[in-house]
Amino acid sequence: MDDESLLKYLRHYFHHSDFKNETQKDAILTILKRNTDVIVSFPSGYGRTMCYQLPSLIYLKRMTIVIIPLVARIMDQVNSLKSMEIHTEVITTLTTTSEKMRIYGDLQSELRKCHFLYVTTDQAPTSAFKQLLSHLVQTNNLSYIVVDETHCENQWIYGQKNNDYHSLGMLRKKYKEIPWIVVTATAGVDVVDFLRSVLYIKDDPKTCVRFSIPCYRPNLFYDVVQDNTNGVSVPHLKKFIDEYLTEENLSLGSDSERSSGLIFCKTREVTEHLVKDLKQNGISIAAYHAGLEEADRSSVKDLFMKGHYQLLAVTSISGMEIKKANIRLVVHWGLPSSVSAYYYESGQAGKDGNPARCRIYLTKRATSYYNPKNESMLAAAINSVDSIEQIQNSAKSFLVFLHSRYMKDFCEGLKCRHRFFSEYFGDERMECIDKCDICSIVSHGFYGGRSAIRLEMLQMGMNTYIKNICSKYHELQKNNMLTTTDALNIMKVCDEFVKANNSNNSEATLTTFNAYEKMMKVSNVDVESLSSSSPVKNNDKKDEDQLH
Ligand SMILES: Nc1ncnc2c1ncn2[C@@H]1O[C@H](COP(=O)(O)OP(=O)(O)OP(=O)(O)O)[C@@H](O)[C@H]1O
Repeated sequence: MDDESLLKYLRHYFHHSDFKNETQKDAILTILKRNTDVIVSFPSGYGRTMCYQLPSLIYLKRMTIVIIPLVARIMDQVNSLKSMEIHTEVITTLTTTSEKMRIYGDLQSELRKCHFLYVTTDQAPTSAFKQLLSHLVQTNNLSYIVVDETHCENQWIYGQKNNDYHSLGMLRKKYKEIPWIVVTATAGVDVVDFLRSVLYIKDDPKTCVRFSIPCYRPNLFYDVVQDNTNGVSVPHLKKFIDEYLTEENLSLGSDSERSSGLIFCKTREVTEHLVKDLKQNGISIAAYHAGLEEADRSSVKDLFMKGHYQLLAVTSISGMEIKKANIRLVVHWGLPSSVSAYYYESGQAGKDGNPARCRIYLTKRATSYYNPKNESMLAAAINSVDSIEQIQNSAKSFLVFLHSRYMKDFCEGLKCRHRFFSEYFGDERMECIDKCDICSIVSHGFYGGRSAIRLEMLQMGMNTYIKNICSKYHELQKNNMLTTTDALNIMKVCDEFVKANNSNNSEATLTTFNAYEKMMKVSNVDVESLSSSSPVKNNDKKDEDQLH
Protein backbone atom coordinates (compact mmCIF):
# COMPACT_ATOMS: atom_id res chain seq x y z
CA MET A 1 0.00 0.00 0.00
CA ASP A 2 1.34 3.47 -0.82
CA ASP A 3 1.69 6.23 1.78
CA GLU A 4 -1.20 8.28 0.40
CA SER A 5 -3.73 5.43 0.61
CA LEU A 6 -2.56 4.62 4.12
CA LEU A 7 -3.00 8.24 5.17
CA LYS A 8 -6.58 8.13 3.86
CA TYR A 9 -7.34 5.23 6.18
CA LEU A 10 -5.65 7.02 9.10
CA ARG A 11 -7.74 10.12 8.51
CA HIS A 12 -10.92 8.14 7.95
CA TYR A 13 -10.74 6.04 11.12
CA PHE A 14 -8.74 8.17 13.56
CA HIS A 15 -9.00 11.72 12.15
CA HIS A 16 -5.25 12.24 12.53
CA SER A 17 -3.76 14.32 9.75
CA ASP A 18 -0.45 12.44 9.65
CA PHE A 19 1.57 9.69 11.30
CA LYS A 20 2.88 10.48 14.72
CA ASN A 21 6.40 9.64 13.57
CA GLU A 22 8.19 7.83 10.73
CA THR A 23 8.67 4.68 12.83
CA GLN A 24 4.92 4.45 13.37
CA LYS A 25 4.35 4.62 9.61
CA ASP A 26 7.07 2.05 8.84
CA ALA A 27 5.73 -0.35 11.46
CA ILE A 28 2.19 -0.05 10.05
CA LEU A 29 3.41 -0.67 6.48
CA THR A 30 5.31 -3.77 7.58
CA ILE A 31 2.43 -5.12 9.67
CA LEU A 32 0.11 -4.65 6.68
CA LYS A 33 2.26 -7.04 4.63
CA ARG A 34 1.39 -9.89 7.05
CA ASN A 35 4.49 -11.89 6.13
CA THR A 36 6.54 -11.56 9.34
CA ASP A 37 6.07 -11.23 13.07
CA VAL A 38 6.67 -7.70 14.34
CA ILE A 39 7.97 -6.34 17.65
CA VAL A 40 6.98 -2.72 18.35
CA SER A 41 8.80 -1.04 21.21
CA PHE A 42 7.96 2.67 21.73
CA PRO A 43 8.12 4.90 24.80
CA SER A 44 4.78 6.13 26.20
CA GLY A 45 2.80 8.46 24.02
CA TYR A 46 4.49 7.63 20.70
CA GLY A 47 1.42 5.85 19.33
CA ARG A 48 2.23 2.16 19.48
CA THR A 49 -1.45 1.12 19.70
CA MET A 50 -2.07 2.62 16.28
CA CYS A 51 0.56 0.29 14.80
CA TYR A 52 -1.84 -2.64 15.02
CA GLN A 53 -5.25 -0.98 15.23
CA LEU A 54 -4.98 0.66 11.82
CA PRO A 55 -3.82 -2.49 9.92
CA SER A 56 -6.56 -4.49 11.69
CA LEU A 57 -9.18 -2.01 10.51
CA ILE A 58 -7.82 -2.12 6.98
CA TYR A 59 -8.35 -5.90 6.98
CA LEU A 60 -11.91 -5.34 8.11
CA LYS A 61 -13.21 -8.70 6.89
CA ARG A 62 -11.02 -10.65 9.28
CA MET A 63 -10.63 -10.08 12.99
CA THR A 64 -7.80 -9.37 15.43
CA ILE A 65 -7.20 -10.82 18.88
CA VAL A 66 -5.44 -8.54 21.35
CA ILE A 67 -3.97 -10.03 24.54
CA ILE A 68 -3.16 -7.58 27.37
CA PRO A 69 -2.35 -8.39 31.03
CA LEU A 70 -4.11 -5.38 32.60
CA VAL A 71 -7.92 -5.05 32.50
CA ALA A 72 -7.79 -1.25 32.85
CA ARG A 73 -5.56 -0.97 29.77
CA ILE A 74 -7.94 -3.22 27.85
CA MET A 75 -10.92 -1.06 28.77
CA ASP A 76 -9.19 2.15 27.59
CA GLN A 77 -8.72 0.67 24.14
CA VAL A 78 -12.13 -1.00 24.03
CA ASN A 79 -13.94 2.21 24.97
CA SER A 80 -12.17 4.19 22.29
CA LEU A 81 -12.89 1.56 19.60
CA LYS A 82 -16.53 1.37 20.69
CA SER A 83 -16.80 5.16 20.46
CA MET A 84 -15.76 4.73 16.80
CA GLU A 85 -18.55 2.14 16.42
CA ILE A 86 -16.11 -0.71 15.85
CA HIS A 87 -17.60 -3.93 17.16
CA THR A 88 -15.32 -5.03 20.00
CA GLU A 89 -15.66 -7.73 22.67
CA VAL A 90 -13.78 -8.35 25.92
CA ILE A 91 -13.10 -11.52 27.89
CA THR A 92 -11.32 -11.32 31.24
CA THR A 93 -11.44 -13.30 34.50
CA LEU A 94 -14.36 -11.08 35.48
CA THR A 95 -16.52 -12.09 32.47
CA THR A 96 -19.45 -14.33 33.45
CA THR A 97 -19.79 -17.80 31.91
CA SER A 98 -22.97 -16.87 30.05
CA GLU A 99 -21.33 -13.76 28.59
CA LYS A 100 -18.31 -15.82 27.51
CA MET A 101 -20.63 -18.30 25.80
CA ARG A 102 -22.37 -15.49 23.97
CA ILE A 103 -19.06 -13.99 22.77
CA TYR A 104 -17.45 -17.32 21.74
CA GLY A 105 -20.74 -18.23 19.98
CA ASP A 106 -20.76 -15.03 17.94
CA LEU A 107 -17.07 -15.32 17.06
CA GLN A 108 -17.55 -18.78 15.61
CA SER A 109 -20.75 -18.05 13.74
CA GLU A 110 -20.86 -17.27 10.04
CA LEU A 111 -22.47 -13.95 10.84
CA ARG A 112 -19.65 -12.86 13.16
CA LYS A 113 -19.98 -9.16 13.98
CA CYS A 114 -16.99 -8.72 16.24
CA HIS A 115 -13.85 -7.19 14.78
CA PHE A 116 -11.56 -6.94 17.82
CA LEU A 117 -11.48 -9.43 20.68
CA TYR A 118 -9.56 -8.25 23.76
CA VAL A 119 -8.57 -10.86 26.34
CA THR A 120 -6.41 -10.91 29.47
CA THR A 121 -3.29 -13.08 29.36
CA ASP A 122 -4.84 -15.67 31.70
CA GLN A 123 -7.37 -16.65 29.00
CA ALA A 124 -4.66 -18.16 26.79
CA PRO A 125 -4.55 -21.59 28.49
CA THR A 126 -8.37 -22.06 28.47
CA SER A 127 -9.81 -24.66 26.11
CA ALA A 128 -12.53 -22.27 24.88
CA PHE A 129 -9.86 -19.82 23.75
CA LYS A 130 -7.79 -22.53 22.05
CA GLN A 131 -10.89 -23.80 20.24
CA LEU A 132 -11.70 -20.28 19.08
CA LEU A 133 -8.20 -19.78 17.68
CA SER A 134 -8.33 -23.08 15.85
CA HIS A 135 -11.69 -22.16 14.31
CA LEU A 136 -10.60 -18.66 13.21
CA VAL A 137 -7.40 -19.96 11.63
CA GLN A 138 -9.14 -22.79 9.80
CA THR A 139 -11.80 -20.46 8.39
CA ASN A 140 -9.18 -17.82 7.48
CA ASN A 141 -10.85 -15.25 9.67
CA LEU A 142 -7.89 -14.03 11.73
CA SER A 143 -5.62 -11.11 10.67
CA TYR A 144 -3.33 -10.79 13.68
CA ILE A 145 -2.63 -11.95 17.18
CA VAL A 146 -1.38 -9.00 19.20
CA VAL A 147 0.33 -9.29 22.59
CA ASP A 148 0.36 -5.75 23.98
CA GLU A 149 1.73 -4.08 27.12
CA THR A 150 4.28 -6.88 27.35
CA HIS A 151 6.63 -4.72 29.40
CA CYS A 152 4.18 -5.26 32.29
CA GLU A 153 5.52 -8.81 32.35
CA ASN A 154 8.91 -7.41 33.23
CA GLN A 155 8.21 -7.61 36.94
CA TRP A 156 6.61 -11.02 36.57
CA ILE A 157 9.30 -12.78 34.56
CA TYR A 158 10.37 -14.72 37.63
CA GLY A 159 6.88 -15.09 39.02
CA GLN A 160 3.42 -16.50 38.61
CA LYS A 161 2.39 -14.73 35.43
CA ASN A 162 5.19 -16.39 33.54
CA ASN A 163 2.99 -19.46 33.05
CA ASP A 164 0.45 -17.52 31.00
CA TYR A 165 3.21 -16.45 28.64
CA HIS A 166 4.34 -20.05 28.27
CA SER A 167 0.79 -20.94 27.20
CA LEU A 168 0.91 -18.11 24.67
CA GLY A 169 4.22 -19.54 23.45
CA MET A 170 2.51 -22.89 22.76
CA LEU A 171 -0.13 -21.11 20.70
CA ARG A 172 2.50 -19.13 18.81
CA LYS A 173 4.26 -22.40 17.97
CA LYS A 174 1.04 -23.93 16.71
CA TYR A 175 -0.21 -20.95 14.67
CA LYS A 176 2.95 -19.76 12.93
CA GLU A 177 1.00 -18.75 9.81
CA ILE A 178 -0.72 -15.89 11.68
CA PRO A 179 1.48 -12.78 12.14
CA TRP A 180 2.10 -12.12 15.84
CA ILE A 181 2.55 -8.49 16.83
CA VAL A 182 4.36 -8.08 20.15
CA VAL A 183 3.95 -4.58 21.52
CA THR A 184 5.86 -3.10 24.42
CA ALA A 185 6.79 0.24 25.92
CA THR A 186 10.55 0.81 26.06
CA ALA A 187 11.99 -2.54 27.09
CA GLY A 188 15.43 -3.65 28.18
CA VAL A 189 17.34 -6.33 26.33
CA ASP A 190 16.37 -8.85 29.05
CA VAL A 191 12.65 -8.30 28.44
CA VAL A 192 12.95 -8.55 24.64
CA ASP A 193 15.05 -11.73 25.00
CA PHE A 194 12.47 -13.18 27.38
CA LEU A 195 9.61 -12.39 24.99
CA ARG A 196 11.47 -13.86 22.04
CA SER A 197 12.30 -17.05 23.87
CA VAL A 198 8.93 -17.60 25.51
CA LEU A 199 7.00 -16.82 22.32
CA TYR A 200 9.43 -18.72 20.06
CA ILE A 201 10.21 -15.63 17.99
CA LYS A 202 13.63 -15.90 16.39
CA ASP A 203 16.08 -13.01 16.29
CA ASP A 204 16.01 -13.05 12.49
CA PRO A 205 14.81 -10.05 10.44
CA LYS A 206 13.44 -12.40 7.77
CA THR A 207 10.83 -13.73 10.19
CA CYS A 208 10.50 -10.93 12.73
CA VAL A 209 11.01 -7.19 12.23
CA ARG A 210 11.57 -4.95 15.24
CA PHE A 211 10.60 -1.26 15.36
CA SER A 212 11.81 0.71 18.32
CA ILE A 213 12.13 4.34 19.35
CA PRO A 214 14.81 5.36 21.87
CA CYS A 215 13.60 5.91 25.41
CA TYR A 216 14.74 9.55 25.67
CA ARG A 217 11.78 11.89 26.20
CA PRO A 218 13.11 15.44 26.00
CA ASN A 219 9.92 17.02 27.36
CA LEU A 220 10.48 15.42 30.78
CA PHE A 221 12.70 17.08 33.40
CA TYR A 222 14.00 14.74 36.09
CA ASP A 223 15.31 15.60 39.52
CA VAL A 224 15.82 14.06 42.96
CA VAL A 225 15.22 15.75 46.29
CA GLN A 226 16.95 14.26 49.30
CA ASP A 227 15.31 14.97 52.59
CA ASN A 228 17.07 13.78 55.70
CA THR A 229 15.01 15.62 58.24
CA ASN A 230 11.68 14.01 58.94
CA GLY A 231 8.61 16.03 58.17
CA VAL A 232 9.85 18.89 56.02
CA SER A 233 9.09 17.28 52.68
CA VAL A 234 5.35 17.93 52.69
CA PRO A 235 5.71 21.75 52.62
CA HIS A 236 8.44 21.35 50.00
CA LEU A 237 6.13 19.17 47.91
CA LYS A 238 3.28 21.63 48.35
CA LYS A 239 5.51 24.41 47.04
CA PHE A 240 6.43 22.28 44.05
CA ILE A 241 2.76 21.51 43.31
CA ASP A 242 1.81 25.17 43.63
CA GLU A 243 4.61 26.18 41.32
CA TYR A 244 3.97 23.62 38.58
CA LEU A 245 0.25 22.91 38.78
CA THR A 246 -1.75 25.45 40.71
CA GLU A 247 -0.26 28.55 39.15
CA GLU A 248 -0.43 27.15 35.64
CA ASN A 249 -4.03 26.09 36.14
CA LEU A 250 -5.16 29.49 37.30
CA SER A 251 -4.89 30.65 33.70
CA LEU A 252 -6.97 27.76 32.36
CA GLY A 253 -10.72 27.78 32.02
CA SER A 254 -12.60 24.52 32.42
CA ASP A 255 -11.76 21.74 34.89
CA SER A 256 -11.06 19.20 32.14
CA GLU A 257 -8.35 21.38 30.60
CA ARG A 258 -6.46 21.61 33.88
CA SER A 259 -3.11 19.96 34.16
CA SER A 260 -2.74 17.34 36.79
CA GLY A 261 -0.26 15.20 38.66
CA LEU A 262 0.36 11.74 40.11
CA ILE A 263 2.20 10.92 43.32
CA PHE A 264 3.43 7.32 43.43
CA CYS A 265 3.62 5.92 46.96
CA LYS A 266 4.98 2.63 48.30
CA THR A 267 1.80 1.46 50.02
CA ARG A 268 -1.92 2.19 50.25
CA GLU A 269 -1.41 3.53 53.79
CA VAL A 270 1.18 6.03 52.56
CA THR A 271 -1.20 7.31 49.87
CA GLU A 272 -3.88 7.90 52.54
CA HIS A 273 -1.47 9.70 54.90
CA LEU A 274 -0.08 11.90 52.19
CA VAL A 275 -3.54 12.80 50.94
CA LYS A 276 -4.50 13.84 54.47
CA ASP A 277 -1.38 16.01 54.83
CA LEU A 278 -1.70 17.65 51.43
CA LYS A 279 -5.43 18.26 51.81
CA GLN A 280 -4.68 20.12 55.03
CA ASN A 281 -2.35 22.24 52.93
CA GLY A 282 -5.17 23.10 50.53
CA ILE A 283 -4.23 20.71 47.70
CA SER A 284 -6.99 19.04 45.69
CA ILE A 285 -6.00 15.39 45.88
CA ALA A 286 -7.46 11.89 46.42
CA ALA A 287 -6.01 8.44 47.05
CA TYR A 288 -6.36 5.82 44.30
CA HIS A 289 -5.42 2.21 45.04
CA ALA A 290 -6.72 -1.34 44.92
CA GLY A 291 -7.98 -1.22 48.52
CA LEU A 292 -10.88 1.11 47.60
CA GLU A 293 -14.39 -0.20 46.93
CA GLU A 294 -14.92 -0.59 43.19
CA ALA A 295 -17.53 2.21 43.07
CA ASP A 296 -15.20 4.61 44.94
CA ARG A 297 -12.30 3.70 42.71
CA SER A 298 -14.14 4.47 39.52
CA SER A 299 -15.61 7.67 40.96
CA VAL A 300 -12.13 8.89 42.04
CA LYS A 301 -10.67 8.05 38.63
CA ASP A 302 -13.56 9.74 36.85
CA LEU A 303 -13.26 12.92 38.94
CA PHE A 304 -9.51 13.02 38.28
CA MET A 305 -9.98 12.55 34.53
CA LYS A 306 -12.51 15.41 34.52
CA GLY A 307 -10.06 17.67 36.36
CA HIS A 308 -12.02 17.86 39.60
CA TYR A 309 -9.06 16.46 41.52
CA GLN A 310 -5.76 18.05 40.65
CA LEU A 311 -3.69 15.13 41.92
CA LEU A 312 -3.94 11.47 42.78
CA ALA A 313 -1.74 9.67 45.31
CA VAL A 314 -1.42 6.21 43.78
CA THR A 315 0.19 2.84 44.30
CA SER A 316 2.24 1.49 41.44
CA ILE A 317 -0.25 -0.69 39.51
CA SER A 318 -3.20 1.67 40.08
CA GLY A 319 -1.12 4.62 38.88
CA MET A 320 -0.30 2.82 35.66
CA GLU A 321 -4.01 2.44 34.93
CA ILE A 322 -4.39 6.17 34.45
CA LYS A 323 -4.31 7.37 30.88
CA LYS A 324 -4.30 11.15 30.79
CA ALA A 325 -2.33 13.19 28.30
CA ASN A 326 -1.84 16.40 30.32
CA ILE A 327 -0.16 15.05 33.44
CA ARG A 328 2.43 17.75 34.17
CA LEU A 329 3.98 16.33 37.29
CA VAL A 330 4.84 12.83 38.51
CA VAL A 331 6.29 12.58 42.00
CA HIS A 332 7.73 9.47 43.62
CA TRP A 333 7.34 9.59 47.37
CA GLY A 334 10.19 7.24 48.27
CA LEU A 335 12.54 5.03 46.30
CA PRO A 336 10.88 3.49 43.17
CA SER A 337 11.15 -0.30 43.03
CA SER A 338 13.37 -0.51 39.93
CA VAL A 339 14.77 1.60 37.12
CA SER A 340 12.30 0.21 34.58
CA ALA A 341 9.35 0.69 36.97
CA TYR A 342 10.50 4.28 37.52
CA TYR A 343 10.84 4.88 33.79
CA TYR A 344 7.28 3.64 33.10
CA GLU A 345 5.70 5.34 36.09
CA SER A 346 7.38 8.69 35.56
CA GLY A 347 6.58 8.28 31.86
CA GLN A 348 2.93 8.91 32.74
CA ALA A 349 3.96 12.59 32.62
CA GLY A 350 3.83 14.72 29.49
CA LYS A 351 2.23 12.26 27.08
CA ASP A 352 0.90 15.25 25.14
CA GLY A 353 4.54 16.13 24.36
CA ASN A 354 4.51 19.32 26.47
CA PRO A 355 7.06 19.92 29.25
CA ALA A 356 6.48 18.01 32.48
CA ARG A 357 8.37 17.37 35.74
CA CYS A 358 9.38 14.05 37.29
CA ARG A 359 10.75 14.18 40.81
CA ILE A 360 11.76 11.68 43.47
CA TYR A 361 11.57 12.63 47.15
CA LEU A 362 13.94 10.49 49.13
CA THR A 363 15.09 10.05 52.70
CA LYS A 364 18.42 8.59 53.69
CA ARG A 365 16.54 5.83 55.49
CA ALA A 366 14.95 4.76 52.22
CA THR A 367 18.29 3.98 50.63
CA SER A 368 20.58 3.05 53.51
CA TYR A 369 19.46 -0.61 53.48
CA TYR A 370 20.89 -1.05 49.98
CA ASN A 371 24.52 -1.34 51.03
CA PRO A 372 27.24 -3.87 50.07
CA LYS A 373 26.95 -5.66 53.43
CA ASN A 374 23.28 -6.49 52.97
CA GLU A 375 23.94 -7.37 49.34
CA SER A 376 26.53 -10.02 50.29
CA MET A 377 24.22 -11.34 53.01
CA LEU A 378 21.37 -11.84 50.56
CA ALA A 379 23.70 -13.35 47.96
CA ALA A 380 25.06 -15.79 50.56
CA ALA A 381 21.52 -16.77 51.60
CA ILE A 382 20.94 -18.36 48.19
CA ASN A 383 23.75 -20.83 48.84
CA SER A 384 22.79 -21.61 52.39
CA VAL A 385 19.35 -23.09 51.66
CA ASP A 386 18.47 -26.46 50.16
CA SER A 387 14.94 -26.77 48.87
CA ILE A 388 14.08 -25.40 45.44
CA GLU A 389 11.38 -23.28 47.00
CA GLN A 390 13.80 -21.68 49.48
CA ILE A 391 16.34 -21.06 46.74
CA GLN A 392 13.65 -19.44 44.59
CA ASN A 393 12.54 -17.21 47.47
CA SER A 394 16.09 -16.15 48.31
CA ALA A 395 16.86 -15.46 44.66
CA LYS A 396 13.69 -13.38 44.40
CA SER A 397 14.62 -11.27 47.46
CA PHE A 398 18.11 -10.82 46.03
CA LEU A 399 16.68 -9.65 42.74
CA VAL A 400 14.32 -7.19 44.42
CA PHE A 401 17.30 -5.90 46.39
CA LEU A 402 19.41 -5.46 43.24
CA HIS A 403 16.63 -3.56 41.46
CA SER A 404 16.36 -1.14 44.39
CA ARG A 405 20.12 -0.82 44.70
CA TYR A 406 20.33 0.12 41.05
CA MET A 407 17.60 2.69 41.62
CA LYS A 408 19.62 4.05 44.54
CA ASP A 409 22.55 4.48 42.12
CA PHE A 410 20.20 6.40 39.84
CA CYS A 411 19.26 8.77 42.67
CA GLU A 412 22.64 9.27 44.28
CA GLY A 413 24.96 9.10 41.29
CA LEU A 414 26.30 11.93 39.20
CA LYS A 415 25.11 10.59 35.87
CA CYS A 416 22.60 12.40 33.66
CA ARG A 417 19.20 10.90 34.58
CA HIS A 418 18.21 10.43 30.93
CA ARG A 419 21.53 8.84 30.13
CA PHE A 420 21.03 6.41 32.99
CA PHE A 421 17.78 5.27 31.34
CA SER A 422 19.37 5.09 27.87
CA GLU A 423 22.17 2.88 29.13
CA TYR A 424 19.76 0.77 31.14
CA PHE A 425 17.57 0.07 28.10
CA GLY A 426 20.53 -0.40 25.78
CA ASP A 427 19.91 2.70 23.65
CA GLU A 428 22.64 4.76 22.14
CA ARG A 429 24.49 7.00 24.61
CA MET A 430 22.93 10.44 24.75
CA GLU A 431 23.28 13.76 26.58
CA CYS A 432 20.18 15.58 27.79
CA ILE A 433 22.02 18.94 28.17
CA ASP A 434 19.46 20.52 30.49
CA LYS A 435 16.61 18.09 31.07
CA CYS A 436 17.70 16.83 34.47
CA ASP A 437 19.11 18.27 37.69
CA ILE A 438 22.58 16.89 37.03
CA CYS A 439 23.02 18.30 33.54
CA SER A 440 21.35 21.63 34.13
CA ILE A 441 24.10 22.47 36.60
CA VAL A 442 26.49 22.53 33.68
CA SER A 443 24.27 24.33 31.17
CA HIS A 444 21.92 26.76 32.93
CA GLY A 445 22.47 25.75 36.52
CA PHE A 446 21.50 27.45 39.71
CA TYR A 447 24.58 29.61 39.43
CA GLY A 448 24.18 30.32 35.74
CA GLY A 449 26.54 27.72 34.30
CA ARG A 450 30.28 27.59 33.84
CA SER A 451 30.86 30.77 31.87
CA ALA A 452 28.61 32.76 34.20
CA ILE A 453 30.53 31.43 37.21
CA ARG A 454 33.84 32.45 35.67
CA LEU A 455 32.53 35.92 34.80
CA GLU A 456 31.09 36.48 38.26
CA MET A 457 34.33 35.38 39.88
CA LEU A 458 36.28 37.82 37.78
CA GLN A 459 33.88 40.65 38.55
CA MET A 460 33.54 40.00 42.28
CA GLY A 461 36.90 38.68 43.15
CA MET A 462 37.48 35.27 44.61
CA ASN A 463 36.86 36.01 48.30
CA THR A 464 33.49 37.72 47.84
CA TYR A 465 32.44 34.97 45.53
CA ILE A 466 33.25 32.26 48.08
CA LYS A 467 31.35 34.20 50.77
CA ASN A 468 28.29 34.44 48.51
CA ILE A 469 28.28 30.76 47.78
CA CYS A 470 28.61 29.89 51.45
CA SER A 471 25.76 32.18 52.45
CA LYS A 472 23.57 30.69 49.72
CA TYR A 473 24.42 27.29 51.10
CA HIS A 474 23.47 28.29 54.64
CA GLU A 475 20.17 29.60 53.37
CA LEU A 476 19.42 26.14 52.03
CA GLN A 477 20.59 24.60 55.28
CA LYS A 478 18.26 26.85 57.24
CA ASN A 479 15.30 25.45 55.32
CA ASN A 480 16.48 21.96 56.18
CA MET A 481 16.32 20.96 52.60
CA LEU A 482 19.27 20.35 50.37
CA THR A 483 18.61 18.82 47.00
CA THR A 484 21.11 16.76 45.04
CA THR A 485 21.10 19.66 42.61
CA ASP A 486 22.15 22.06 45.35
CA ALA A 487 24.93 19.78 46.54
CA LEU A 488 26.17 19.36 43.02
CA ASN A 489 25.93 23.07 42.30
CA ILE A 490 28.15 23.76 45.24
CA MET A 491 30.66 21.14 44.16
CA LYS A 492 30.57 22.52 40.65
CA VAL A 493 31.29 26.00 41.86
CA CYS A 494 34.20 24.71 43.92
CA ASP A 495 35.43 22.93 40.84
CA GLU A 496 35.44 26.28 39.06
CA PHE A 497 37.42 27.86 41.89
CA VAL A 498 40.08 25.26 41.49
CA LYS A 499 40.20 25.69 37.74
CA ALA A 500 40.27 29.47 37.91
CA ASN A 501 43.20 29.37 40.28
CA ASN A 502 44.86 26.94 37.99
CA SER A 503 47.12 25.84 40.85
CA ASN A 504 49.26 28.99 40.33
CA ASN A 505 47.68 30.56 43.32
CA SER A 506 47.97 27.83 45.93
CA GLU A 507 46.58 29.99 48.74
CA ALA A 508 43.30 30.67 46.94
CA THR A 509 43.01 27.01 46.01
CA LEU A 510 43.44 26.08 49.63
CA THR A 511 40.71 28.53 50.65
CA THR A 512 38.47 26.85 48.12
CA PHE A 513 39.12 23.38 49.44
CA ASN A 514 38.55 24.54 53.01
CA ALA A 515 35.27 26.15 52.07
CA TYR A 516 34.22 23.04 50.21
CA GLU A 517 35.08 20.73 53.06
CA LYS A 518 33.31 22.92 55.58
CA MET A 519 30.18 22.91 53.47
CA MET A 520 30.21 19.17 53.08
CA LYS A 521 30.85 18.55 56.76
CA VAL A 522 27.76 20.39 57.92
CA SER A 523 25.68 18.96 55.13
CA ASN A 524 22.67 16.80 55.93
CA VAL A 525 23.02 15.08 52.61
CA ASP A 526 24.99 11.89 52.34
CA VAL A 527 27.50 13.11 49.82
CA GLU A 528 29.95 10.29 50.35
CA SER A 529 29.06 8.64 47.09
CA LEU A 530 28.95 11.98 45.33
CA SER A 531 32.21 13.26 46.68
CA SER A 532 34.10 10.07 45.80
CA SER A 533 33.75 11.14 42.19
CA SER A 534 33.54 14.83 42.91
CA PRO A 535 35.09 17.06 40.28
CA VAL A 536 36.86 18.91 43.09
CA LYS A 537 38.79 15.90 44.22
CA ASN A 538 39.25 14.30 40.86
CA ASN A 539 39.45 16.89 38.25
CA ASP A 540 40.33 14.71 35.30
CA LYS A 541 38.51 14.09 32.06
CA LYS A 542 36.85 10.90 33.23
CA ASP A 543 35.01 12.65 36.05
CA GLU A 544 34.17 15.53 33.84
CA ASP A 545 32.49 13.01 31.60
CA GLN A 546 30.49 11.55 34.48
CA LEU A 547 28.80 14.83 35.03
CA HIS A 548 27.03 14.79 31.67
N1 LIG B 1 -0.70 9.47 13.95
C1 LIG B 1 -1.09 10.07 15.05
N2 LIG B 1 -1.30 11.39 15.08
C2 LIG B 1 -1.69 12.02 16.21
N3 LIG B 1 -1.92 11.40 17.39
C3 LIG B 1 -1.71 10.08 17.41
C4 LIG B 1 -1.30 9.34 16.27
N4 LIG B 1 -1.17 8.03 16.62
C5 LIG B 1 -1.51 7.96 17.93
N5 LIG B 1 -1.83 9.17 18.40
C6 LIG B 1 -2.24 9.54 19.77
O1 LIG B 1 -1.09 9.50 20.60
C7 LIG B 1 -1.47 9.15 21.94
C8 LIG B 1 -0.58 8.01 22.41
O2 LIG B 1 -0.85 6.89 21.63
P1 LIG B 1 -1.08 5.47 22.30
O3 LIG B 1 -2.30 5.48 23.17
O4 LIG B 1 -0.98 4.46 21.24
O5 LIG B 1 0.11 5.53 23.27
P2 LIG B 1 1.11 4.53 23.59
O6 LIG B 1 2.31 4.73 22.72
O7 LIG B 1 0.46 3.17 23.61
O8 LIG B 1 1.51 4.99 25.05
P3 LIG B 1 0.78 4.77 26.42
O9 LIG B 1 -0.18 3.62 26.30
O10 LIG B 1 1.89 4.52 27.34
O11 LIG B 1 0.08 6.06 26.67
C9 LIG B 1 -2.95 8.77 21.87
O12 LIG B 1 -3.68 9.87 22.37
C10 LIG B 1 -3.21 8.57 20.39
O13 LIG B 1 -4.55 8.90 20.04
